[in-house]
Amino acid sequence: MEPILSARALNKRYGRVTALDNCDFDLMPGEILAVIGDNGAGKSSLIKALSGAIRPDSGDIFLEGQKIEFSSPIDARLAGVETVYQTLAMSPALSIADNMFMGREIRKPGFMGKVLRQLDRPAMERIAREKLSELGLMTIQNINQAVETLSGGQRQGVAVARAAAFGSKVIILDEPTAALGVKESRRVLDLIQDVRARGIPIILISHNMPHVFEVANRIHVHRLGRRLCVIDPKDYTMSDAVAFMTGAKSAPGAAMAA
Ligand SMILES: Nc1ncnc2c1ncn2[C@@H]1O[C@H](COP(=O)(O)OP(=O)(O)OP(=O)(O)O)[C@@H](O)[C@H]1O
Repeated sequence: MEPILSARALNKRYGRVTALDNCDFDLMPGEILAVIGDNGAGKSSLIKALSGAIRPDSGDIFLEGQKIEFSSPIDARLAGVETVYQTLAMSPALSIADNMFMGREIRKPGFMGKVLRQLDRPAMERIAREKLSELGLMTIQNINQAVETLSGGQRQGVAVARAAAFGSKVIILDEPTAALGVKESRRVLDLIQDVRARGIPIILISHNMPHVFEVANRIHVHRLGRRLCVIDPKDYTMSDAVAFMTGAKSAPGAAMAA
């Protein structure tokens, strides 16, 4: 099986800091791949490079086997790589429907839409409602509710639904449960599994080992700017993973990084 998204020998430096050091990456079709690593290991830099938010100094990225160079996150999004950041790119004062369609608004047909640029609100609301129901998120009563009035879990839900709704090939979730309570985390983890079940592979960056071990099919362990190893959570314990990540234990099949 070919990876759906992969990277070879990515390098990224910030002055004297090496954020990515010959980093490789592979996401396989239909999997949840967790990316774990200590603070400052370079996880965000990797995700930013894969999602068009930064340009690596060197190295190659491939989507479905084709070499790609994203010049912006919008570019990546158009190609089917959706990223839901820790700090959600949502407009709190806008409604759920407006947020779901941000940057992809549906215009009214004909003159009203094409020339006067009027939005087709009923269509956007109908589609937003459908997408949220499909993902079991319709505990949200009112699609016109402002996002700022939603709970943290519901906001994550809307962001994931937005990503899942637009034919994404890959969804990247950066610490989706970091700010959430137990119940809300549960819903988001269920949602992640639902999205995977629909065939969309997910990259999950998380410091939460129980969450990682619960949902991930494979775990990419990142250390000192590169992929140290990839492990199957069925074969290792959480303490093994943390030991690999911090360098306390040498990684399977890899020389221990200095
Ligand atoms: N814009 C920047 N300017 C300068 N240094 C940066 C910048 N972005 C990242 N770095 C540095 O690059 C290294 C990798 O950072 P990165 O944010 O990718 O790590 P991380 O694994 O995501 O960390 P965390 O888990 O703490 O979010 C760090 O040493 C960081 O200080």
